[in-house]
Amino acid sequence: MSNNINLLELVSACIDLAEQSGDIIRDVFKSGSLGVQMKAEDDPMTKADLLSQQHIIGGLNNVFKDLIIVGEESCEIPPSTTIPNIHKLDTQKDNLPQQFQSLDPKDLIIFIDPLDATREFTLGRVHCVMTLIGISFKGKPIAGVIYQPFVDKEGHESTREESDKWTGRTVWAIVGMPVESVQDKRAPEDKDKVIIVTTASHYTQKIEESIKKINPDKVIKTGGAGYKTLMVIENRADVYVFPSVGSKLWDICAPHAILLAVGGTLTDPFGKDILYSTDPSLIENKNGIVITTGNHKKYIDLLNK
Ligand SMILES: Nc1ncnc2c1ncn2[C@@H]1O[C@H](COP(=O)(O)O)[C@@H](O)[C@H]1OP(=O)(O)O
Ligand SMILES: [Mg+2]
Ligand SMILES: [Mg+2]
Ligand SMILES: [Mg+2]
Repeated sequence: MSNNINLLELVSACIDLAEQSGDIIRDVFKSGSLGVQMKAEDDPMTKADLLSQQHIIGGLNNVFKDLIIVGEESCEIPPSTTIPNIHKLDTQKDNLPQQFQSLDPKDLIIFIDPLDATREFTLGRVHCVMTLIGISFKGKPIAGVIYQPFVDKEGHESTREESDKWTGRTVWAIVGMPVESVQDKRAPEDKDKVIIVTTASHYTQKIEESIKKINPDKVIKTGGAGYKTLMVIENRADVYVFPSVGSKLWDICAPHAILLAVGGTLTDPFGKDILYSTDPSLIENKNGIVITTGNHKKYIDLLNK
C-alpha cells in the first residue's frame, strides 16, 4: 500500500503539534523549573526542548508512516496517544500545487527544532523562542511552520508581567502558495535604511568585519535563528548575516521555506545553496548563512569583496 503524503495534511499536523508544544513550553517556563542541561559548552537544552521534540515526533509518527525526521535533540520518543489534526488547512486545498498532493516519504525530510533560542529561554528573553518544523523535498525546503509561544496572535511581544497576553502565533507557508500569516512590519523611520540583524550571543570579529563591508545604517543583535529570519521575512531587517559555524539544518529549514514562499533567498556567505540532507557531515551550516528578501547578490558581493 502506498504511504504517499499530501503536503497540506502534513503541514496541518505540524501546525497542530507545534501549537501544542507551545503549551508545553509555556508551562515549563511558568513552572520556573527549566531543567537546564549543557549538551556542550555554550549549548544548553531544557526540559521544554526535550518534551516539545517528543510530543511532535510522537504525534507525527502516529499519523504518517515512513517519515524521515531529523530533530535537534538526541532522545527516545516515548509512546504517544496524540493524533494531530490533518484537516486544519482543508480550505486551502485548491491552492496546493499539484506536485505536492502525493509525495513519496522517501523524498521528504522533516527538520525539527523543538525550541529555538534555548539560551534566551533560560535567561527569560522569551520573545525570540520558537518551535520550528521544516519540510524538505529532494534537498530543498518546501514548507515551514513556526510557532512563537511568548507573543500574542499578531506577534506583539510583552513582558513576563503581562504573560496573559502570550496567546502565541503561528506562521506557516508552503512554497508556491499564497502566504497569509506574514505582515510588513517596517517602522516608517527605517524606510530607506539598510538594517542588519545578527547574533547577540555568538558575536565574533569575523561578524564585525562582515558588517563593516555592508556598512549598514543599523545593526540589531538578538537571539534565535528563527526569530532573526522572521525579522527579515517581516521586513524589520534587510539582511541576516551569520558568517560562522553554529547553526544547523533544523535552525533554518522552516524559516527558509517561509522565506522562499515570500520570494526571499538563503545561501551561505559565498552565495552557495544549502542542501537539506540527513548526511551528518552536512547538518551544520559550516560557512554560515546569509538571508535576504531582496538584493541578495549585492550583499553576497559586498561580503566577498
Ligand atoms: N555554537 C552553537 N551551538 C549550538 N547551537 C547554536 C550555536 N550557535 C547557534 N546555535 C543555534 O542557532 C540559534 C541562533 O543562534 P544565535 O542566537 O547565536 O543567533 C541558537 O538559538 C541555537 O539554536 P538552539 O537554541 O535551538 O540550540
Ligand atoms: Mg539547542
Ligand atoms: Mg535552534
Ligand atoms: Mg533548539
